[in-house]
Amino acid sequence: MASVSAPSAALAPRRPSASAALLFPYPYSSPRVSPSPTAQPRRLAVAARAMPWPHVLTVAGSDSGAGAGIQADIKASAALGAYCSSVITAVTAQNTVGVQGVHAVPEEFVGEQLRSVLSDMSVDVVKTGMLPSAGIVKVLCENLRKFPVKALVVDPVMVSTSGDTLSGPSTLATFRDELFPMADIVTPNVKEASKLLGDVSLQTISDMRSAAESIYKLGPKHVLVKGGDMPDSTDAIDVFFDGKEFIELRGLRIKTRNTHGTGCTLASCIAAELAKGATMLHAVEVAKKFVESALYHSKDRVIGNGPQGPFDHLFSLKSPLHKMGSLHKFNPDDLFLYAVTDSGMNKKWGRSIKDAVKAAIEGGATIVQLREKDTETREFLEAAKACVDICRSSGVPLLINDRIDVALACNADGVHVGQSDMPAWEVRELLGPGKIIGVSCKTPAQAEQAWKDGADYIGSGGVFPTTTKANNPTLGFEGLRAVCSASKLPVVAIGGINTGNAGSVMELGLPNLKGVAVVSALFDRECVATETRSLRSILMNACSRS
Ligand SMILES: Cc1ncc(COP(=O)(O)OP(=O)(O)O)c(N)n1
Ligand SMILES: Cc1nc(C(=O)O)sc1CCOP(=O)(O)O
Ligand SMILES: [Mg+2]
Repeated sequence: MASVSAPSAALAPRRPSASAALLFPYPYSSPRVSPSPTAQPRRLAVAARAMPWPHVLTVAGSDSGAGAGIQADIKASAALGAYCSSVITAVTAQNTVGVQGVHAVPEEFVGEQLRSVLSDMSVDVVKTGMLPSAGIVKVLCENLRKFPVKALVVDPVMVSTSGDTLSGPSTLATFRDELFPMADIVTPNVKEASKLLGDVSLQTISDMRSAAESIYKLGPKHVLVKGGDMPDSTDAIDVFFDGKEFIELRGLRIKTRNTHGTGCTLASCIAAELAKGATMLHAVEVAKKFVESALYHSKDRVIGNGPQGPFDHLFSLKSPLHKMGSLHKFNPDDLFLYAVTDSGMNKKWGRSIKDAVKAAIEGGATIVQLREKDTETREFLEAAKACVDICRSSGVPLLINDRIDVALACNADGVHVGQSDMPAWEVRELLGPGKIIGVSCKTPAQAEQAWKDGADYIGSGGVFPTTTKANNPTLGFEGLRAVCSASKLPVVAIGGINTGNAGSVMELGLPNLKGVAVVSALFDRECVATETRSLRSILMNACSRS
């Protein structure tokens, strides 16, 4: 190698870091030694080894509306950080109304595309979508035997979400006999599972389990039967089977017309995660959360006049704050014993926020809110982070009062806001679908608005006079009854509640009333754990009586 004497400091060219040199080998390599033509390929090979790029190859049809098919696969893989090459099996003319035409690519040319990609590019995972003929399935299987990959994800696309046929019955047998035995996972929805098994009726979760087991017997290593289309289900429940264990994966059912391409997207996300090295179950869980988040973020978008629109795979570019992996399903029963901290009271009794929260959980609090009105932001955030850890390890949700910024920074489970705080719909925009949002409501109209704004629960009070919150109007039992009766959301009662009167609140048996929220009766006391324990036992007795 040519030796280069060091230039003086003033004249020294700025040297890039080693990793930059590998990424951009020509302009940034040593300016004094120009690479010989024969050196160039070696430098490129080094760069490729240093920066592996998880690679999914999708073998599927093109959707001119770009909501499903190849277009969805490329967007989904890219969103999860994988490179996606594409072998096109058919060109479809479709939009939000339905499929107007299908033009299958000749199987020889599908074979040529497969050879081009598989012989040159290092593909980790192959994902299949629309395979319009038995001949194309056979060509694919031949190429997979010739060019083995880490994993094969098969989305057995047969009928589009609009009800149009995309693979005929002749293809079914080839799916079952040739493709499934090579697959690491097959991901039918209930309609596809039924077709694969000779039109069996699938109505219940137990039917989905039986279907998963029967499809497993056709040879794939894992099966995911997707229950999104099951009638009368409030959750989107999928059944995963690995040959030994059935796992029910529950997700939020997002109300939207924009569901075109969910199947393609889910399978591509599984493929992308596998390409990145995930285990199968983890890949499926990430994929499900991704689809849920994408549907949520696109639920009100409008493209086209038909009944089923596409959704936005690249939502995270616009809403980077939403932590996709932290979807938390709110359980209204968590409102039973709601402990709300108070910085003044903690200071008075010489305890940290963290110790106060620990003690409340020890005594049986079922949800905690940090209501720190006069703690400095930095100190509050530090304490909130510690409380998140404590609450997570006990399975108790932790909410932050008023401060959306602190809730985001500490990744709390949600926030509680009042009528003069940020409106709940704006909070929802910022926090995304997976966080809990509570809103204080003193009237039925406010309760109605909280529901429209996407809140999860309402806090209603003051049931009794309180000194904890200045100038707080007292609603009494009748005011609370009016709000509870009108509310479409679960309610927690607040204001002046203590061990002496909590029983009488719960014994009212009001509709939607799930529990009580308490500040001073827990935290303006010497022993927080003892007070919480007594209150819990009073609430339990009251509930067993009413
Ligand atoms: C559970 C619960 N309910 C009501 C409130 C009051 O919230 P808000 O009206 O915003 O008043 P402040 O707590 O911010 O003073 C609450 N915090 N929690
Ligand atoms: C924070 C708060 N909100 C109220 C409402 O009516 O919305 S009453 C209240 C204070 C509750 O404290 P304590 O349990 O000490 O009475
Ligand atoms: Mg507030």
